[in-house]
Amino acid sequence: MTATDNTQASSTTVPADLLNLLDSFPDPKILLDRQYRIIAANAAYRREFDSGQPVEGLFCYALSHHYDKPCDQAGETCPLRGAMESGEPNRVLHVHHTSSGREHVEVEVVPVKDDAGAAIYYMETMHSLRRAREGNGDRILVGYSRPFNRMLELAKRVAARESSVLLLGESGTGKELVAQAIHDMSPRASAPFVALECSGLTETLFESEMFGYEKGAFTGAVGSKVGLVEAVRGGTLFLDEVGDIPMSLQVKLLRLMEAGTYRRIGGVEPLRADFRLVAATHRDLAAMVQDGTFRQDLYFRINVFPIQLPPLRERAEDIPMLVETLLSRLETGRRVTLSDEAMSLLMRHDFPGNVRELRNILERALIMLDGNVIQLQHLYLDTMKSAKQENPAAGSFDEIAPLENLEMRYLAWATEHFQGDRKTLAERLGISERTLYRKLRNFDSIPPEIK
Ligand SMILES: Nc1ncnc2c1ncn2[C@@H]1O[C@H](COP(=O)(O)OP(=O)(O)OP(=O)(O)O)[C@@H](O)[C@H]1O
Repeated sequence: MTATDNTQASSTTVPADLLNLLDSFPDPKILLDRQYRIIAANAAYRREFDSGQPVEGLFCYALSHHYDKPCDQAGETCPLRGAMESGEPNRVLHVHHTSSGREHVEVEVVPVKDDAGAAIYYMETMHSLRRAREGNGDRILVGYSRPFNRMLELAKRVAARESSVLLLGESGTGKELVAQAIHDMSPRASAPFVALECSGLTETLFESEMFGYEKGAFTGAVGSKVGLVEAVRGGTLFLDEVGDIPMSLQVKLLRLMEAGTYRRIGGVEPLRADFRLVAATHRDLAAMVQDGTFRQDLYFRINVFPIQLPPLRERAEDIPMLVETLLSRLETGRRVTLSDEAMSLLMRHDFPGNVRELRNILERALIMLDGNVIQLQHLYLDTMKSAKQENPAAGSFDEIAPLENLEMRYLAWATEHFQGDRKTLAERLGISERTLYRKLRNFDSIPPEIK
């Protein structure tokens, strides 16, 4: 079979041996010129990404991003531009439009040089992250916004290494899910992922959980117990809320990290630890080091590769997709959607509790829902505290909403913010106290605590 049988090339003449080489790789690869034009694609590429149309002759930015200009001119990092400028390989994580929809794809561009060392083509290799996250639907990370993608790129990069990772972010941003994804994408993926929630652990509990114990090690130790460090052997140990570990325990963790050995409580034999550490916290560990509440040596030990998880309010464009995913996780039997007004309210909420809060809001809505469309009145938002700090009746409007809904939102805001009693509020609203009562009672979407 000739090279052109296997690899489709554009009219640009690419040497047959290069096309053969391209086709021999098991990974999806395309060949690009300096004008961002695809000049060849290998068989693996067609197997994985093919939409039935030849890609040769298309611009990579048009195909993968639906842009009309190169990625670097559209505010993205462009690995082709990076490789052209440096003459070196360049790797990024991009969100691509593929035949399976939008996907996170790791893209690496390598210059192909002639005998004189000048780059003549650029070879792009693509790895879809889809494969790394197949298996358990509940563990799939949803998000295509730039802040989320940047975070995922760091996670993907560090996954392949042994370095300790510190995940920083507000509660509910998905730190445990990202820790799990790092494990799934790492060479340790076939070994266990073990998580320990560190807040509230006493010294004894921490030690027995982490290191296990021998029979008779203390009163009540009727049998021996395998600790997490032993159970995780070869895998990834996730220490959640590592900032909550008291000083007395921090030294034990440090010793384990430094020596790489430990003993079961009551045991004499030193055992070898073999795990990769991923820790997470919502606290400012650097400030804790300054205050003297977190050991500096432990801080440096775990803070090798910090990754900041963006709060949901900084990636509002991910909300519709998260809503869809979370609803399908919560409600497997029927297909539930959100009305436009309900979605727009969520998009304006600032989610102090992040994705977990969104999940709770949807779970509550499903309890109240009789049909299949979640409306404004099904959304019990803490909102009424956050996004609703502003007076909903005074803001600028970008949608036509039923007056009844507006009245409901205004009353919710007024009830929460008015300092006086119900009688005075009714007077100020120009209605009788009884009418106010009736309206509030009718609006089951107003949280009970502010009725
Ligand atoms: N990007 C995401 N895609 C899908 N689900 C997500 C995402 N981020 C978080 N979740 C979901 O939100 C919930 C909270 O996530 P997780 O427990 O990982 O957050 P966390 O940052 O570890 O929270 P905490 O700091 O309170 O422990 C989980 O149900 C998780 O499945």
